[in-house]
Formats: sequence, C-alpha cells, structure tokens
Amino acid sequence: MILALSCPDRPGIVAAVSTLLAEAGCNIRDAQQFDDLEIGRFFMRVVFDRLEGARSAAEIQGLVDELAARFKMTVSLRDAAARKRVMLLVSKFDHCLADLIYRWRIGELPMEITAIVSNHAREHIASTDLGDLPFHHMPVNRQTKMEQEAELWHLIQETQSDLVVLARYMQVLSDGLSAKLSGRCINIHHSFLPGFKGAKPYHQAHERGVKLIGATAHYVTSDLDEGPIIEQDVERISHRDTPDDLVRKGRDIERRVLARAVRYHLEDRVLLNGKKSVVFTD
Ligand SMILES: Nc1nc2c(c(=O)[nH]1)N[C@@H](CN(C=O)c1ccc(C(=O)N[C@@H](CCC(=O)O)C(=O)O)cc1)CN2
Repeated sequence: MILALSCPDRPGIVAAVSTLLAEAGCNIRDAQQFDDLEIGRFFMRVVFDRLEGARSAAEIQGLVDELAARFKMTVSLRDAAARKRVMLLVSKFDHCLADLIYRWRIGELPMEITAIVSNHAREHIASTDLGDLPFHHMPVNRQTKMEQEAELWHLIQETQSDLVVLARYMQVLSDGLSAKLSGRCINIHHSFLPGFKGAKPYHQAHERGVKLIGATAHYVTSDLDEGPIIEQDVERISHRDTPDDLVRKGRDIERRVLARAVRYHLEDRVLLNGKKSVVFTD
C-alpha cells in the first residue's frame, strides 16, 4: 500500500505514522519525507506491506483517517497494485501519445487507458497504433468550445478517468474544466518553463538564440503554462539548429519528461505544495 500525506509541521508525525503501521501489523518498505520550513508544512510518502495477521485495508484506512484528523493531514492511501484510469488527449503531434501507449504496453506505466481523445480526425495520428483503445474525435473552435468541453467532461466522468493527460493537446482548457480537473490533469509544455510560454515555444527559442531547450510537465490550472511543475529536462543546442531541428530534438525531451511525470503521478510520488510540487522520485 502507498500512503501519501502532507500536514502542518510539528514534532511526532513520523513517529505517529510508523507506530500506526507497526501496530497494524505492517512493514514499511520505503519512506521519504520533506519539511518545507518556509511554510511550515510536512510531506511524506510511505510504501508498506500488510504482513500475515495484519489489520485489514479498511481498518488501516480508518486508523489513517483518525490520524489525518488529529494532524490536519491531506492524505491518500491506496493499494499499490490498483491501476489509475487515464484518458489521453492529443491534437496533431502524436509522439508523446505513441510513447505513453508503448510504455503502457510494455508494463512501464501501471495504468488503465480509458480513451484517446483528439480535436482532430483519427488520420492525424495514423502512425500511432491504438489497437482496440477507444478513440473519440471532438472537434472544437471558438464557437463550439463550451459544448466540446461539456462532451469531454461527460466522457471523463463516464469512463471514471482519474487522470487526464494533455499529450500535446493544443487547446486551452476553460477555467471551469481546469478547476474540475485540479491536481489530475497533466500537460507537457514544449519549453523549459517559465521561458517561452504559449503555442510556439521552439520558434521563440530560435528567435532568442538560446543554447538549451527543454520541456516541462505540469498540472493544468486556469493560468496557461503556470500550473505546479512535476518534471523538466533540457538538451544543449547550437546556432546551427533550425526551428525544425529544435522541434525534432524537442520531441525526445517531451517524451521522456511526460512519461516520467505520468509515472510519478501514477505511483503517488507527487504531492501538491501550493503553486509548487514535492516529488518523491525513485
Ligand atoms: N487551462 C489550461 N489549458 C491548457 C494548458 C494550460 O496550461 N492550462 N496548456 C496547454 C498546452 N499548451 C502549452 O503547453 C498550449 C496549447 C495551446 C495554446 C494556444 O494558444 N492554443 C490556441 C489554439 C491553437 C490551435 O488551435 O492550434 C487557443 O487555444 O486559442 C497555448 C498553449 C493545453 N491546455
């Protein structure tokens, strides 16, 4: 099981958590913690096994709920083998989509894919083998944005999707939908944020003459490209690189950054910390 928590900092939190688990007949396999001294908030992730004769998962949930009330915790407790349900959204460029599906097929990403949704027709992602994954074409323009988002939200609810991944989905989600998906919608932005926000970061990077390009995976908020960052990476480039070279080199960075961010979220390694995140990496 995986326990992830945050709460106002005070002495005795780790002792209380480890005592609860020991007395419930559990063995801690991994524990990571962080104390944000700036805001006085404590963050922790614990992976543990229920040993022979241990209290049941439901009983442990009850004990954790009591602890959460005592320490004013934000807490999640989950069976590590349970797979989160994930919807993947894409527009014209399918390199991140194809990469996530490949990593899912080989068992690297422990998830159930609920649907693939695009605002463009299936032909645009013809190079990606969707197998029997359901595909939904939801075209959108300024006039139809609210109806399209209503259809999208209905599908998210109908499929009981826990996470929505914007795998180069190039439509800005409304404030309303962003709020409904708070903390469970991850976007891959094709720049090293906070640099070069918006729809064309590689052209901005080329224009500026930077020597590094990057990609950023972040949770989506109503403020475009401003959500809590989960993962970033960069690559060196030079004056010889054309915008097309940057797009080509950028694809590899986007793929690995998004895959890491999605895996961290699936494994409850990401805890929100205001406009930032705490990521207990492996
Ligand atoms: N509420 C949010 N929605 C989305 C975010 C976000 O941070 N918050 N990120 C984008 C992805 N993105 C950059 O990473 C991005 C996508 C699209 C645009 C944009 O200006 N789109 C135009 C239409 C472009 C087109 O049709 O090709 C628009 O929506 O008017 C900027 C940034 C995903 N959604």
